[in-house]
Amino acid sequence: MPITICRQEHFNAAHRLHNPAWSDERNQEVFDKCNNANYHGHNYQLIVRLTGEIDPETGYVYDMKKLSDLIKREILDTFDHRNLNLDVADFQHLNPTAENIAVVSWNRLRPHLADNLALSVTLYETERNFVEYHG
Ligand SMILES: Nc1nc2c(c(=O)[nH]1)N=C([C@H](O)[C@H](O)COP(=O)(O)OP(=O)(O)OP(=O)(O)O)CN2
Ligand SMILES: [Zn+2]
Repeated sequence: MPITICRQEHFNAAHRLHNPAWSDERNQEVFDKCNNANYHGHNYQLIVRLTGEIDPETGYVYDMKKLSDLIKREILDTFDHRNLNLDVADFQHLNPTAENIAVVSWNRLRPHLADNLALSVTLYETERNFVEYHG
């Protein structure tokens, strides 16, 4: 019987939503205040969910301490207190929207988890704006 374990983390980061292929006017029209040339910041909440079977010997689906360490190593150490556009290679050619941050986070975690664990990522950009990605 599958069950889901969840780990919530957070990071603070700056970003700017911008499409370099568009004019300044078009960027302003579409992204509005999120296109501010001097960037703006969010307190992101990241929830990682792993779904799988309980190991009868440990009682775990996956050790949450190991999950915390994995999220720290693969995501927080790269994203926290950074400018996503300028500092993080994943977003050099990718707009750092909540959608894209969630997909990048999922892609960073997936190779480190066994195939029999289903992975999903929920990313809150603000208290009211959040996205979910299941791969
Ligand atoms: N589909 C998306 N839409 C928007 C994204 C996004 O990543 N994906 N991002 C933004 C802005 O970066 C930011 O999230 C918007 O902030 P804001 O409008 O201030 O959101 P709040 O929830 O804090 O504000 P309200 O007062 O509730 O409007 C925009 N769109
Ligand atoms: Zn923003």
